[in-house]
Amino acid sequence: MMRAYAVPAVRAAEAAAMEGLEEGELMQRAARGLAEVALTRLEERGDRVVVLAGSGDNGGDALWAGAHLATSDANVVVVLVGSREHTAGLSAAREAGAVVLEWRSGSAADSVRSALAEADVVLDGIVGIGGSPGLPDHLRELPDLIGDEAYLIAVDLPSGCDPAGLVGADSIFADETVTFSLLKPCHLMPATEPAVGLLTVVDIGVAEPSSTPAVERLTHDDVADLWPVPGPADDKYSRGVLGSITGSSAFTGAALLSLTAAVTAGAGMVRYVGPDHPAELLRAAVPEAVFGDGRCQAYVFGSGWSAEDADETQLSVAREQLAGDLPMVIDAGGLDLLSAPRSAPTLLTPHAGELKRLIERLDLDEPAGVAGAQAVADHLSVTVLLKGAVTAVVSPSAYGQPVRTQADAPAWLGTAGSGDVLGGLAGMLLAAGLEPGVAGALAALVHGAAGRRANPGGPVRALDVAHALGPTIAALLTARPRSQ
Ligand SMILES: NC(=O)C1=CN([C@@H]2O[C@H](COP(=O)(O)OP(=O)(O)OC[C@H]3O[C@@H](n4cnc5c(N)ncnc54)[C@H](OP(=O)(O)O)[C@@H]3O)[C@@H](O)[C@H]2O)[C@@H](O)CC1
Ligand SMILES: Nc1ncnc2c1ncn2[C@@H]1O[C@H](COP(=O)(O)OP(=O)(O)O)[C@@H](O)[C@H]1O
Repeated sequence: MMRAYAVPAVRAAEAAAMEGLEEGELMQRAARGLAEVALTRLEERGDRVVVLAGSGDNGGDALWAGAHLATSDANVVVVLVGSREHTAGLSAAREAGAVVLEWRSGSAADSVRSALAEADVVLDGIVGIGGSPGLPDHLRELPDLIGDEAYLIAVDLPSGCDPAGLVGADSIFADETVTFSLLKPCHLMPATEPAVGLLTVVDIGVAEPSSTPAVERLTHDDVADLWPVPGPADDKYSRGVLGSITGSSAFTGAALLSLTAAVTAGAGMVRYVGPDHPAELLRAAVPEAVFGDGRCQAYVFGSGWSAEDADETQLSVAREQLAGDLPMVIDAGGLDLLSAPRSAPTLLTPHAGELKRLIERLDLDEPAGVAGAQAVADHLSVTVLLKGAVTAVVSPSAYGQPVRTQADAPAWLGTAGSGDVLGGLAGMLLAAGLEPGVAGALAALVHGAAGRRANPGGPVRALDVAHALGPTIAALLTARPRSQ
């Protein structure tokens, strides 16, 4: 499990760690760890380092690391970009032989340009967790001056990223981010994670807070502990029956993908509710399915379905179940039917466009992203799984749960029908009794892993992803057995 903590919790944990240490010791540890990483990256690249140093302690980390690198014979140029500088760090860098230039005055602009164009490694110490989102006007040009060959290491976080990870803004895009002991939300959130690159954690002795993290991410090692593995006393009913109200005459395949995913992922049983056309196809392609409504433990509703040309039976079963108390995954067209809070466990699975439509229809204030998903979650008392390269699962604030994010999928998974597979998979997990937050995160992880397994390194079709679920789950369960 990866956990990221909000800035106030990080600062409190750092303050606690500092008690009993000499002043500046944490920064020294951070700078030494950072310099070690930079030295390793320099090995294959050269010896020219540019340190971009801002006003705060993030600049201090970078300056002290620059001093270590200069002592280790790297050719270090420090570029001061803030309104002030970390005095001790700057003196150390100077004494170690670094050349110091100032960007803020503009007088050394040409020297800065050539240093950045020729750099082998650049340390981005402009701003860290003390920053507001975006780069100020006078620094916007800097990222473009960095040569294509340079390896860009962000100190703690890429400058300009919203530390909370909620706002996407102009920022440095790093090849690698070196952070210290604790992850911050921006490392794991959809709006900011793309700027982070490879994430390296240097332990500087700050203990993990006991408070709830802001963001959590499941890793492959977590699957065995969470997956509903049947025991000897289980049967198809106790394992969970999923009702699928998906597909339509126009979108026949959605039903096939949803049911195939649920069956392949290990549903005890699947019932299909829908018109003849998908049903005929399903009788041949998913012989395990049972047709017509009946007793279920959960429903998946809406993939490949639209309210405009709805099948009457689907519509009435969906309405009845929406008003009922069984867990539900609500996907795609099904989202149009939900206007009031549900008290039963509910997982909505919109992509960004569907979320936008939902927010507009519900007349909520937040425009989009995780904040938008949170507004919907709070308004409807549901969990929202917002699909994307980084998928976020957001539960109502009252639950006090962290945002869960997963980034397991190759971009090849952005293919038609892939979301229908995810819906069937998540529905199967709800039918097995998992709560929506865990079910959503686990489904996103397994869906992404199956996307890789279906055709490693290349394109995938959604049906192959659905077929890959079984072997993917087996591999995850046997890679690390359940902990006692
Ligand atoms: N505490 C500890 O124990 C440890 C802390 N550590 C390190 O300290 C870092 C936090 O340091 P911090 O608190 O000094 O804040 P930090 O991010 O350096 O700068 C804030 C200043 O930047 C400016 N600024 C603001 N927004 C900006 C923007 N968008 N773009 C550009 N500039 C912007 C603004 O200054 P201004 O320009 O207004 O003068 C503001 O005052 C943390 O990330 C980690 O690296 C490690 O050493 C481990 C131990
Ligand atoms: N760039 C990407 N990288 C990784 N996964 C992606 C990317 N784009 C989309 N996906 C995933 O692909 C799936 C697409 O779902 P969706 O848009 O609902 O497709 P459909 O409606 O055609 O089934 C989601 O699980 C999403 O997270």
